[in-house]
Amino acid sequence: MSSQYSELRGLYHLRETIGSGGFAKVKLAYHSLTGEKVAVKIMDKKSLGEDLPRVKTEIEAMKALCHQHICKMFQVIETDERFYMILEFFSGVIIKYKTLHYCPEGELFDYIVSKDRLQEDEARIFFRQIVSAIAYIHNMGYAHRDLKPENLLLDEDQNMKLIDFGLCAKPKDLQLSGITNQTEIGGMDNCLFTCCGSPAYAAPELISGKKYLGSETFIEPRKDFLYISALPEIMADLWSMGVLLYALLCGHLPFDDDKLPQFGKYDAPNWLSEESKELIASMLVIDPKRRITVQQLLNHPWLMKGFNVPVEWQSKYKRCVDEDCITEMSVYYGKTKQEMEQQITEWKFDYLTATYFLLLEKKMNGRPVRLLQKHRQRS
Ligand SMILES: CN(C)C[C@H]1CC[C@H](N2C(=O)NCc3cnc4ccc(-c5cc(Cl)c(O)c(Cl)c5)cc4c32)CC1
Repeated sequence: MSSQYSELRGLYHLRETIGSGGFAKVKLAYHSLTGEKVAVKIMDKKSLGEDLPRVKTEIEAMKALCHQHICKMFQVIETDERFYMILEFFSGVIIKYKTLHYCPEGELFDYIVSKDRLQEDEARIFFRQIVSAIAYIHNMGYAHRDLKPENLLLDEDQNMKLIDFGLCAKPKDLQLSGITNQTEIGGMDNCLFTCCGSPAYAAPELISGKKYLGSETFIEPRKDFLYISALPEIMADLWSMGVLLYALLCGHLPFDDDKLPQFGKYDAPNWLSEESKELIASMLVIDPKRRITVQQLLNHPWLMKGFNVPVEWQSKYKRCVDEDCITEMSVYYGKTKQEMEQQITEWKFDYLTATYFLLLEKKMNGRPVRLLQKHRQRS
């Protein structure tokens, strides 16, 4: 590997590029101390241009969002020229017709859709996981704004993982700072219109070019979560989820060049169940104020069918640290367990944070909780 990624030397062994999109390149790499695979998202500051502030929002979002259906970020490295985001890697296998398909690069989720549609009970499993992730990020005050099959990967246990928060917004900050009390999202209006995700999945209010009122749907600051569910960016995610569910169940998209989202007209295949049609219709509502909220989806009859319990949206990650990992790292770094725990729980998203999370991944996958090479040996 040329010296151009010298900041990673000794920390990660970079391998091939597994994908690129926009101004980011994603490479496979191995974490040197655990041997665990990671995905490294590399963003060049020069080519980011005025999009640089968006990367800061993306990085802050990835630090804050810790959930079983959201790609985990382990470390951030910033140099004068680049940002490196060290991310959870997914080997991406899909059960299809009871055989395993390894998906090479590219969008695993698209593979499912392009090959065939999913049966309702299969689609329900995936869609419950998508609703879980979106309910969590909305509760954390974020909107993803680029929900599409390419940004939903499968891990080796066929669990859905949401990726790419490059277009996410934190509308709650705007709302709390009163910006959204103006007639348009102050400072966000051009961003919203210019950087909404892919047109096929984008809500009509985002692509119609109309300014929409941020505070029209005044939100009663309640104690329970999702009091912000009525913010425009938040509601745009619900539209995209309707497009996603349609794609899962039908194997193609509801809108294309001659069926534009703004008019909300799409063909619901007659073989779709009435319940599926109703659920999709409740998300593909033109008026964002009349669109279903993610809170209403949590215990929606269609999502409960066969499960009889609402979607669990809270994060399953525990905040307390794992004893075995602390012990191994304290021995490795020659510190007491207290010192090690103290340093790790600062969650700086430095190499220590990455080593801790990846050691925990090893433990979760039944591999020995061991760090590979001795610190003193220079590779
Ligand atoms: C914008 N799209 C086109 C870019 C492609 C780039 C390659 C990706 N990819 C595969 O295609 N197959 C294998 C594969 C395995 N593990 C991955 C782990 C994380 C990410 C990831 C996570 C975040 Cl948070 C993020 O922002 C980005 Cl860009 C990528 C991608 C992975 C991946 C899919 C999306």
